[in-house]
Amino acid sequence: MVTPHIAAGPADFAPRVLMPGDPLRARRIAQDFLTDARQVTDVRGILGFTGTYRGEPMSVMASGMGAPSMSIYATELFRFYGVQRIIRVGTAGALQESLSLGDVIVVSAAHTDATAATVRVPGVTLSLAPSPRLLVDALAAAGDDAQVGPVLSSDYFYLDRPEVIDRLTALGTLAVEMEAAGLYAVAAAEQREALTVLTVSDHIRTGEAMDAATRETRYQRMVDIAARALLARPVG
Ligand SMILES: O=P(O)(O)O[C@H]1O[C@H](CO)[C@@H](O)[C@H]1O
Ligand SMILES: O=c1cc[nH]c(=O)[nH]1
Repeated sequence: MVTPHIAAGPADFAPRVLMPGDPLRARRIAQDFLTDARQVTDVRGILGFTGTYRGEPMSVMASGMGAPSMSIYATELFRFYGVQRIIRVGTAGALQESLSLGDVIVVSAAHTDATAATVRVPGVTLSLAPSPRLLVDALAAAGDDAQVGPVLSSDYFYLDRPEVIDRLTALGTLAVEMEAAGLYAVAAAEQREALTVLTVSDHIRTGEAMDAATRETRYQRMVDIAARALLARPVG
């Protein structure tokens, strides 16, 4: 089986997939977390790997950046490769003072300025939310080690909108990132399960930021929570 964007055999992906934005983070996660990981696709440099985690098949594949890229890869994995469950493991810019660099967020809802919430049902703005069971399983895996709440999935990394950020912060939005809404919309359309778990890499209020190398490597707690949530229930 080959789709326009994934060159892998029909059985090359596990039903459970961890999905960072960054292909290099995908390779590091595969090396650090999976046993006997092998690369299964590299089209456009978007790397995918399959191995086992705690004895169960598991894959890691990058989504690239932004809702359009995430939508392509999540759709192809769900529709053509038998994937049942995807957890995005990404980085985010924190909005709330209660968050510090390195903190983990479990994303219970995704506000968005993208079309993901409005394009599928004319006249209706969809609520973009994770699979309730995956959310429960991730919170159980996280214990007190994560905050849970809504984020903004934005189409823009560089867009100065202080009034928008202020209003979202006042509404309790925890952070800004770019793919959770796209993933949740595709999972709903394909009737599959999805969740997003994030690590705070920047603080929008204080200006603190991890460098690129730290963003690529500081994912241990987030991936541990996500991998355990992926395994918590049988698939299919
Ligand atoms: O670190 P990842 O998972 O790519 O996530 C965040 O980082 C990218 C922007 O630098 C966007 O993809 C955003 O969502
Ligand atoms: O500020 C940030 C940090 C990570 N990802 C984003 O989209 N924004």
